[in-house]
Amino acid sequence: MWQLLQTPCTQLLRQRHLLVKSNGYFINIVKNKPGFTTKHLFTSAQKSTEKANTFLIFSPWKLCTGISLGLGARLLYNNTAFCKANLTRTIQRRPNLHDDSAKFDWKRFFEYLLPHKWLLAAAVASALAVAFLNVYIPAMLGVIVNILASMKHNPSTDFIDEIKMPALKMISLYIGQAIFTFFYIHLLAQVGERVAAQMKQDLFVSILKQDMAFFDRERTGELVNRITVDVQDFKSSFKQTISGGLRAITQVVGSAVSLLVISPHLTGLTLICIPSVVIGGTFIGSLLRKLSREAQAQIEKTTLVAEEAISNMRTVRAFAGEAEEARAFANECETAAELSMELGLGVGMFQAGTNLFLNGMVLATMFLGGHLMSTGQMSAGDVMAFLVNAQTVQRSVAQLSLLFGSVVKGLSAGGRVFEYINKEPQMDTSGKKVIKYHEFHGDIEFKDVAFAYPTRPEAVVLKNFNLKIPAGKTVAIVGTSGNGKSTIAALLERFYDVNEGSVTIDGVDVREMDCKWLRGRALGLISQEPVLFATTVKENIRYGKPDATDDEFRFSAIYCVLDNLIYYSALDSASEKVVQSALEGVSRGRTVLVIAHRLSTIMNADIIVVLNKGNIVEMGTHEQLKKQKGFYWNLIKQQDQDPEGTRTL
Ligand SMILES: Nc1ncnc2c1ncn2[C@@H]1O[C@H](COP(=O)(O)OP(=O)(O)OP(=O)(O)O)[C@@H](O)[C@H]1O
Repeated sequence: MWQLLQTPCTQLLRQRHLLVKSNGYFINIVKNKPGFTTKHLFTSAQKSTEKANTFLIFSPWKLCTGISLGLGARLLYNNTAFCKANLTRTIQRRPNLHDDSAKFDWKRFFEYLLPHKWLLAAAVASALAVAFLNVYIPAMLGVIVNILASMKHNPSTDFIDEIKMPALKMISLYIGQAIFTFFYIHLLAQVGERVAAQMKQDLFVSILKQDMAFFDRERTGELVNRITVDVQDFKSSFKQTISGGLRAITQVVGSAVSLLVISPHLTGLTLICIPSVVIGGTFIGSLLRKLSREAQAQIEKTTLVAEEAISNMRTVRAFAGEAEEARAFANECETAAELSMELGLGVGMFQAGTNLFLNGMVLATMFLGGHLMSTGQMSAGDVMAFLVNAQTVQRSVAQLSLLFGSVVKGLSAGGRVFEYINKEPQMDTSGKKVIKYHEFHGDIEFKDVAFAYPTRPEAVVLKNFNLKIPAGKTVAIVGTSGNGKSTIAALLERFYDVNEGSVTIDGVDVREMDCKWLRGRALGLISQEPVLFATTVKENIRYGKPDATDDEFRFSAIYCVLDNLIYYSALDSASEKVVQSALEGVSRGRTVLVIAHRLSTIMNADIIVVLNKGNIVEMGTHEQLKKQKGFYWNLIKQQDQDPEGTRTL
């Protein structure tokens, strides 16, 4: 049997010396040489622990800094015992992160819109009004140009009299356009922001209620991206579709009618050109959108690398991995920059080509319009109105083709957001049982439990596991790393459901209990690595009981959340004092389950349970187990060699 439990293989290969634990008791040093693979290391380790059939390899820093459970769970999962040396970190992403397979939930979307229907209706009406005005303004401009042109031929007519009415109309059209523009942008921003804020909140609540297995599978960075980037993309696309889309369609239809009325001949010319613009634009636009998606995905990848390095800073520092992380980040950054530059090049060429084409159209229209004027078929005002209308059509069509990409992006971003908003946790949390305070004793029983983590169903952690923790007693579970101590606590907290058997408190299966009561009131958890939220110390201490009185708060600051009836602790120096206090009397009358890394803290426990590979191998008091001279005895011997107690198990 081989076990490599503490460190991912590739990281082991970077250490000069490795500490080897055989059956949890002896520590030897193996020298790492250039060119060694993990197989070489294992052979050396086996030679140095002749009789052992199980051993653990630690990188030396581990023994100094303690054990990082999070690191183990995440990285060990991706590294098998005999992986080859490979120092380049590849960023693994969920395969469906950027596929657009997540279905857009229209029903849910309309439910979000419903509370804002009047605001939305007003925004849509304003956008349409702007579009109508945009179609009407060129006609009015034509009238004014005609009056100006007529001045040359009839200088005797009163200019002010002639121009007054059209000018006033024109001014009111411009003012109307400005007012409606203000309204639709303002109202749409209100609807968009409110919908987005609600979606964000619902998404966050839905993520919070997911099973622990979900968090084992998903990466924090990707979840954060859904809450931030995807909601943002969806909101932008929604606003763009309503404002740009509606306006563009109305303008195309309205302006096309105006064009036909002004001059069917000139409209014919425009109609010949527009399809080529649309087809060319759509083709190039789709290429650019693809490039844009790739660039966006690459930027997210860059964020993931940074996020992982920063959140695992201790590991990075302990392995002197700063340079490698910087290199990995630089690689991703450079790829992102290259893609973005390519995109910039494409957009630049597209824009330049479009401008050239549109200006060519203006010249052609003026040329043909001039010809029609010379034959008396058109006036100068008509040519002017035609030009402005034609430009409105071209701009609107270009906007529609861009909008198409934005709609696709918005739908897929929205689909991903709705996928998680609608996601229901697998674990059945409908249990409502609560044990009344005066009936609560704290008898815990694990009965015939079998369990494997949902992300690693093939690796069975506990099998036929039976353990009784009597009420009011302190039970300490000891064992080397990876033997299932934390798993026992996780099952008691019902972070996961057992595959077989049951976990009961006072005879009630934890699956039937009200989860909020079980975790919030019945069980107290002091975790291996204390976590602080970005708030005051007081708020952090209050986290376990927000309604704690000031007296309780002061007391809790020393003894942790007093109201809870069962303590669990995976010990490190921060929580050691708390558990010592618990053992010395604060816990009197309460059941205490101690998951121990340091023997000094649990010697006074009523029952000590020694765990090996998920099985109970010894059980009894400190004195009894010492006499047996078995596993526990060896642990003590090991500790004797380490009087300062810095060594973890
Ligand atoms: N979230 C997880 N997903 C998959 N496997 C896990 C997870 N957490 C732990 N494991 C695996 O389950 C086994 C038991 O781990 P567990 O954390 O219970 O051991 P432990 O005795 O508490 O170790 P430590 O003292 O290091 O905390 C190990 O093989 C570990 O790799």
